[in-house]
Amino acid sequence: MDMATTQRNPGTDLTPEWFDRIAVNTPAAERRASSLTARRSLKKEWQAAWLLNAVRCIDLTTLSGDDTPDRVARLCAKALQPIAPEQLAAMGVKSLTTGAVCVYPTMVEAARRALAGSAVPVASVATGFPAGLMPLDLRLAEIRYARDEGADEIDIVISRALVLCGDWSALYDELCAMREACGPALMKAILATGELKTLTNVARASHVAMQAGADFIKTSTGKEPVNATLPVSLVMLRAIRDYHDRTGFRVGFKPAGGLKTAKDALNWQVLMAEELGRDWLRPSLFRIGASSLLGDIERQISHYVTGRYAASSRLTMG
Ligand SMILES: O=C[C@H](O)COP(=O)(O)O
Repeated sequence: MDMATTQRNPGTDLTPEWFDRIAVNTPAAERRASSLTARRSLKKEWQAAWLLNAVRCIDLTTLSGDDTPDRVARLCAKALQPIAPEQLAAMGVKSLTTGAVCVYPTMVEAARRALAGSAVPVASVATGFPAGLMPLDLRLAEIRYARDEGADEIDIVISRALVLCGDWSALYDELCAMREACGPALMKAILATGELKTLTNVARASHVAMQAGADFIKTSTGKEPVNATLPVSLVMLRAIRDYHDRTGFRVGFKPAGGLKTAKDALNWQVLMAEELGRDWLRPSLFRIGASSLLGDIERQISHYVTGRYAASSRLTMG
């Protein structure tokens, strides 16, 4: 399996004057994002392979107030076998799991038990998810709790207020403290982009999160009124590219929230491939956070297996 990043993002010093020069041209970003539709870029016979790749990059998620250990155990069973074995066999694929499961901190232990013996990581949200409106010491304590329960990855939420007030130094300091609290666990920084008002804020928050050592930047909690969108994702991917150019370090990207269809899974992968290259399309650098995406992908895969493309084509991403 392509394991989660083993080398953690070391981060860099905060360079506030540099932020003042970051400015996103919103209409241009929107135009570019809308021109990248999967319909234009992906041939029908390649789509099954792209969908299987999406499955291996899913952070299969349950983040509901009525979660129970039993529900989490069922989610984990699905993570271990997201596509029926006979369908995988028909496509010549031996085994497939999702990228991770993502749960609340009190459900980490149940997930750990259900995934024991597998390589599927457990991701836990923390820091007062989804709003993050708790004192910093409590947010850090929640990260440590999730780690002690056995989380391999921690999805933290940033303080939107610090972005909206332009207090980048305070945001950087908080995120550095969170990075430290994560210890060896992967840190994914949720920007909650639907609450950041402008794409320029999204770009700046992306840079601060990466400079503070985030291993992934993630769009949304799934609880904001506006969650992952293609223009926001484009801006975050370009920030990731800039960070890579400046530091040589590859930060991962996790679109999350409201992604429900196979078409979404294709569109976001096309965007990734166009902006960062296909090499980024693997679980150590790309995750899709989703609670209800898998069902539609399963349906499309089953059409593929029983349809004309499976008989006529080798499974390939083109
Ligand atoms: O991080 C994952 C998101 O919370 C999932 O959002 P969703 O339930 O809209 O798929």
